[in-house]
Amino acid sequence: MASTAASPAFCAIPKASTAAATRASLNAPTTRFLAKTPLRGLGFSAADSLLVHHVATKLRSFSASPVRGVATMVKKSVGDLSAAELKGKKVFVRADLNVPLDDNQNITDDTRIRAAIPTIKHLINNGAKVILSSHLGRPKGVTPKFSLAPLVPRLSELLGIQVVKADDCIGPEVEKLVSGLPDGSVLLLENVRFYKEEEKNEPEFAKKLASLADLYVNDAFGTAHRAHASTEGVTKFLKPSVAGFLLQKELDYLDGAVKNPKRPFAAIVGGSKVSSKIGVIESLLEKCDILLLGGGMIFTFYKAQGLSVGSSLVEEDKLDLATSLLAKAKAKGVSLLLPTDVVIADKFAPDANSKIVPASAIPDGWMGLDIGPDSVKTFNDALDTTQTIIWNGPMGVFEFDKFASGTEAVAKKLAELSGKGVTTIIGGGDSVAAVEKVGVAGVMSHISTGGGASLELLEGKALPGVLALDEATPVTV
Ligand SMILES: Nc1ncnc2c1ncn2[C@@H]1O[C@H](COP(=O)(O)OP(=O)(O)O)[C@@H](O)[C@H]1O
Ligand SMILES: O=C(OP(=O)(O)O)[C@H](O)COP(=O)(O)O
Repeated sequence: MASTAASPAFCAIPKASTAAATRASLNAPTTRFLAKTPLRGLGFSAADSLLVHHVATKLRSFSASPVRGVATMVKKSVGDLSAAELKGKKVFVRADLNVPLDDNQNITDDTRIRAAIPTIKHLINNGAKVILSSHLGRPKGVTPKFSLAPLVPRLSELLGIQVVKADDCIGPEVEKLVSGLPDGSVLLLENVRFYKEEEKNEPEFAKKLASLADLYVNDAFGTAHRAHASTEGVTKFLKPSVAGFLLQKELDYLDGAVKNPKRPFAAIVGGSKVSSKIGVIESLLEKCDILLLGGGMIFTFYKAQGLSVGSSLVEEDKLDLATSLLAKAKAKGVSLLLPTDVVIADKFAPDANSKIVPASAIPDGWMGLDIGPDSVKTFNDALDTTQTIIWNGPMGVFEFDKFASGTEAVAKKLAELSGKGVTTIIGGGDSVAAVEKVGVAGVMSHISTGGGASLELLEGKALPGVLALDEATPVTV
């Protein structure tokens, strides 16, 4: 392998000192938090430093479980509703059942259906009548290939009851089906996007959806960044409006655990372009201790530092931005690591000729399509020091086997660390596909079901579908 001695002097990780500094910074807010905590009221002596340390450790270890009182977006959850509030009630559940279907209408990935099951099961087990709603695809008007009918068998199988399907999502036929629903049953409405009023968030349409039910549960995290009638408008006409278990879990990890991470906290950001990840990088720079960059975006950073990048993907209009992000990381004391070596190709194709070169030695006519083995080692060493990791975006063109090694190595490292108790969060999009390809999805702390929604949340944006929900009753820890 070529030496990386000539590689640019990217920010090195001060491993031991980072860990020590971040441990110190962890203790400070924890102590402040505990000082506000009514320990005495719980029968503890504030002077018992050992106990305080124990409680602090406990609190830290809970930072990725439901983070009431910690997360900023604390919304009322379906779990907060009593059995009496659910028994016999008609509950409008908005889920994101936007699953991929093949040409024969077979579901090719049922992740989103499985993710919606806990909330629906909880409701039917408590005797509620579930009116289940979702979109599928982006239909323009009624389009048979976007019908939710192919989902009925899988939903029924997973729930252990026969799900009834309506041919519409509003109107007299639907009302008739709703009025005949027994307690503990599920009626699946037809694709809400068959009405243009859904995406326009028209109040009259939202009102018609709301009129079907007594209360509203939003579990559609993947669509929470859309202010549509079934995700946002409907909450104006249905109270209570609460979060489902999936939405809650997504917020706990992508909002709560990211804002209050166990430290050291590393973010890995990849994908094709820096332009689509600016918001995420800037937001994560405020929170993380270590930032690892990979994917097509690194070449814009290389070029900004005066390196030759051959025919790699570069966004010429983002060179200044790349420079300012590097400066910002430095100013904030974040260890920003760019790959020191890359796998280059002579064309953008699965059968391209490839070789590994230092980042500073990409020849003309060649393009970087993956991070190299030295970079993987450096990234792994950095990740070994962490307690929380969030990953968004592949390290290379992982769709081509020849250029999948960097992405697969990151997926494997996160799986290994997850097994050692590190909180590992996969922030949606292609990183999820990569983790699934490697077969390690099951061991991660959290895999987001929303690509666009997770990106917006990580950028620090408020999601309209979440904002619209009722606030949780404040709890004092
Ligand atoms: N070096 C690279 N050159 C060109 N494309 C890349 C490179 N590295 C990764 N990509 C591409 O980036 C795409 C994913 O980018 P993006 O949509 O930003 O990520 P995500 O879906 O995880 O948010 C993948 O299709 C991958 O092939
Ligand atoms: O698949 C979805 O988003 P994602 O591809 O960003 O994960 C959601 O179902 C939202 O769909 P939309 O982007 O058509 O509103």
